[in-house]
Amino acid sequence: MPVISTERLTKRYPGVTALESLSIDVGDGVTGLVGANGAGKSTLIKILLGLTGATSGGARVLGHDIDTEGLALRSRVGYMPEHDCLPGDVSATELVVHLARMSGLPTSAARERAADTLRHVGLYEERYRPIGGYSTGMKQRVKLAQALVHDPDVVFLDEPTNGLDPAGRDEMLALVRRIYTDFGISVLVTSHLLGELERICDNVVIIDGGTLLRSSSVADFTRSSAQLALEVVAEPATALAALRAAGLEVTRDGLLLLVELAGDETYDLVRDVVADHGLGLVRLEPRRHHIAEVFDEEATRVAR
Ligand SMILES: Nc1ncnc2c1ncn2[C@@H]1O[C@H](COP(=O)(O)OP(=O)(O)OP(=O)(O)O)[C@@H](O)[C@H]1O
Repeated sequence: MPVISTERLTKRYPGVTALESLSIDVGDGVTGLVGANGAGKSTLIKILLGLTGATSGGARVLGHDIDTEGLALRSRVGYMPEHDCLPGDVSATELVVHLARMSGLPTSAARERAADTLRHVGLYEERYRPIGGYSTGMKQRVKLAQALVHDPDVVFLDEPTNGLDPAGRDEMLALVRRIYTDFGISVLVTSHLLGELERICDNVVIIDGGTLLRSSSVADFTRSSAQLALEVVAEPATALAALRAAGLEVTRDGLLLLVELAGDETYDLVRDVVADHGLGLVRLEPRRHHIAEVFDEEATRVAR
């Protein structure tokens, strides 16, 4: 059973279509929901949580219908909102214990779970300080802790790396990955930065202007766009011409020549061209596209 499935989900605000007939299936693991600002990521999460209704279409989360089983669904889901929404005058412990109790945990279990979760997100030492004095990174961790405290089956994390410096981003991304690897909790995580999701996700769903551009595993995404990176001693322009004359599809990226990989025979053809023209092989290796490049190409194609 998919963790999330949507069926022709559409959401219109006055003058804006935030989602347009979006049909996706999201399985176990860490799934990245990627799109530029305004692509519809937050809207999708809010609809899945029942915080706002869809204009048409439907969706299920963990098999629960969003229209008729909202309570059951929300009891199994954790949510980390995008914007700063934390009270400044209470400590992380007070807030997370409170939210754990709101989720139905008895007081002692709520305290225990809150302490465990705050330790897990790296906030154990500072847990009794008022949140108002926390850095952005610490506040993001509080938001993450409250999403996890009731031991959900899936969490929706809306831009968890927002506002963080590069080191903070890396730490947050590692934490997000561990939610699944350590606890088996599936994750739907949004970002407009494709490169960072590529590092931690099993699957990616890419939306643009509320429509689905692509949904696939990260491995499939990058495999399907494999190229060979070639570096030679000769002038790249000379090598480019020779490779193209041999019928290969080649582009240039600085000193590198990127040859579209049609199959194993591409290796042989490149080797022969390099040898026949005395180009002097420096290196020849498979190069994987980053998702961002594929996304850019697909977005350009859609825009045309
Ligand atoms: N309550 C609302 N009323 C009117 N328009 C809205 C509302 N919420 C979102 N929108 C519009 O719907 C579109 C999608 O917004 P959404 O917040 O879902 O995008 P997003 O991908 O999460 O982007 P961001 O990362 O900037 O939040 C945008 O054009 C936005 O302006």
